[in-house]
Amino acid sequence: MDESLGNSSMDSIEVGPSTSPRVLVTPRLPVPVMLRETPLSTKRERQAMTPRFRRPAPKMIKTMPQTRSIWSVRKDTTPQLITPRGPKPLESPKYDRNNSQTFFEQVFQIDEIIGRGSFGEVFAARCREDSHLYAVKVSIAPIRHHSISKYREAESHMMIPPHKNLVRFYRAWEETDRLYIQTELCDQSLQQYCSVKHAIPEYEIWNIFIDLLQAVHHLHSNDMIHDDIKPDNIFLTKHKICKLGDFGLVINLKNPNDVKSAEEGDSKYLAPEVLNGKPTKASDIFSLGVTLLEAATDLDVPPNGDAWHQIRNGQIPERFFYGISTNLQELIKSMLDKDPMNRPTSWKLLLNPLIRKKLTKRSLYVEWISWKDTLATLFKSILVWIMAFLSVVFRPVAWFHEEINNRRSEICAQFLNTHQQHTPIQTPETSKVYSESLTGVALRQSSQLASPFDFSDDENPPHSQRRLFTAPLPQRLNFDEDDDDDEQATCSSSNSSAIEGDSVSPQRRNKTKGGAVPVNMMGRQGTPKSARRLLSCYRRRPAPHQQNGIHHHEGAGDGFNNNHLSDQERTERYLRMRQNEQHLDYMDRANLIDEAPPPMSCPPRIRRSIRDMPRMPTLNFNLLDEPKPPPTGSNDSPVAKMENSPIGLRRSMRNTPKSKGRPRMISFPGSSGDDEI
Ligand SMILES: Nc1ncnc2c1ncn2[C@@H]1O[C@H](COP(=O)(O)OP(=O)(O)OP(=O)(O)O)[C@@H](O)[C@H]1O
Ligand SMILES: [Mg+2]
Repeated sequence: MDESLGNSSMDSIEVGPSTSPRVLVTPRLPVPVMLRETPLSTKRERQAMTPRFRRPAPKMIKTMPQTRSIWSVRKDTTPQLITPRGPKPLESPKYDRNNSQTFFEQVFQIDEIIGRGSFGEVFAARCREDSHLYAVKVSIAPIRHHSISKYREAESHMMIPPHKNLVRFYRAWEETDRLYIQTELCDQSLQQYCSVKHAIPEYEIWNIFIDLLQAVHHLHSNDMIHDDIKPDNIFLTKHKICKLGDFGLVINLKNPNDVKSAEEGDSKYLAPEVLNGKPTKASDIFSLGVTLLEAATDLDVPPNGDAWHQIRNGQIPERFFYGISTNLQELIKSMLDKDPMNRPTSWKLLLNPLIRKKLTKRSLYVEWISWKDTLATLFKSILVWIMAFLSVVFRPVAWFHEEINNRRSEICAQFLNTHQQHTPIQTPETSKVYSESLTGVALRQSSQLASPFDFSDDENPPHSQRRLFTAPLPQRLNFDEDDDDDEQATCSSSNSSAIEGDSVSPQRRNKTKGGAVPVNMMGRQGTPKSARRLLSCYRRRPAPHQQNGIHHHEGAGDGFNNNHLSDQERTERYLRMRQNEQHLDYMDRANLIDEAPPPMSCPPRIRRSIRDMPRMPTLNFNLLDEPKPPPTGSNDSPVAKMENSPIGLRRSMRNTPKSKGRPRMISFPGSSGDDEI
């Protein structure tokens, strides 16, 4: 702008030499200098300029039902598989012709819709035939049957020989005037990746470059032009391997029809010469160059206008290349040359020493990834086979183990049911051993003994030789110990020392009334813990006639010195006791008295059932003997009586409200023990 004009005032000024005639020039108003908009910007800059909040678009009012969706399509034709030799009926073991659903609905399980293009909707769907995920592209518009190019995309895709950097084609079919193309499913498109990441590191750009260069070279060497190379049509796998896809505009140079009907690709990536001519291999290189420029610089590629020309004229500001190596810059710029003849071919690019070096590395990586995937699949299937084999081999072992457990539980339950249903653990009346002792039946010898605690049957074959008892069982029990804890814990582990036979400590032996020696027990190692505990109540005091040289104490509280009785009397006593027991059982039905817990080694189910079972209080066997004179200094008060009574009965009197102040074991009908406590 003229400086003099810019500084002019509103008045007329004289211009020219003072000697020449004066010319009056009307002064002009100063032109406002506007900030010139930068034609090129990065996507991040554009995002920053774009206001975040936008008024939401007005709601669309539908005046007629939507007909575009594939779900509204009615099945009225059989699916036709598209092959290079023409369509043929599509078959699948998962497809039922008589079913009203389409082939796609029957054979695929649709996961989600992953993209929408100008041509169709793309679904991620799991094929029921092989359980793999695929991308299925379904055309939006019905196929025009008269059109020559109605299957063009599918046919072009199927004609391209497979390549590791091209999206793989599986099959295409037509049904209800829609075209379905089943392809390999990728993770995301390059467009999505760039718009999220913005600044992609240079080594990744090199990887993308090399992958795409191989894909383009593969197409070009097969005399094909992609014609639509852009980030939208480039896909990334989960291992970041680039694959070129969307072959809707592919031109087969060998097919004159294709060349004739060639269309322009996306204007953003279009080579300038294509505006006035036909796409060529060089135009593909140009599109690839713009794609790489966009990925490397985060450039917001213009679709038209000055900026569009600026790129084609090679006027890209240097600031966009900040941080990018010169090698990469030069390569990209060479691909964007305005003159197609000056652009390098794919072959020439592959011969570049730098690219060759990187290509070798990249190929190794891609090979490794494909091997890794194959090996992972192989290992998975091997693992499945090993698991199947192990389950077959170890099933009998597991079954055997389970059987042992079941058997053990059964024995335990059976034993506890028989011995604890009516009688508490402390009462030996129901014990076969005790009844035998009362009725005078000779004790079985150790070799013949079929003890209720003998668990050495088929449950545990290695212990089959073991027996609980090697010495005869005691005839009578000592229930008159004042040691509350001791009695309480008939099932506690503290008593288990008593069955240790010879290993019992001298102190313990002295503590036992009458200095009784515990029965010599053997094979306790093979006995279940529960049985060992139960046993402890049966072997407290050995029978005097079995303990040579050791006399049983006949002091107060021991009510079982019945050696003077005849067998007949013993039997009668025993029967009386049973009668009394039944009577008490009846009385106790309403009173749930907490006794010692069942053995811990029982299965929890059984323990629970035992715990909830009504129990009978401990019997006082003193009552079987002759009534003793009350100890000197004692009175007849109920408290004193209770103090003198055995522990089990004391507890039952304490715990049972009904029995308070009332003796539990009142009388034996017709027995000598009908005296009250
Ligand atoms: N194989 C695939 N794996 C993952 N996503 C895919 C795949 N094919 C297509 N897509 C997604 O679907 C979108 C549209 O797919 P595609 O480009 O094939 O449709 P189109 O109708 O040809 O669109 P356009 O004409 O705009 O290129 C893609 O941008 C991509 O996000
Ligand atoms: Mg596309």
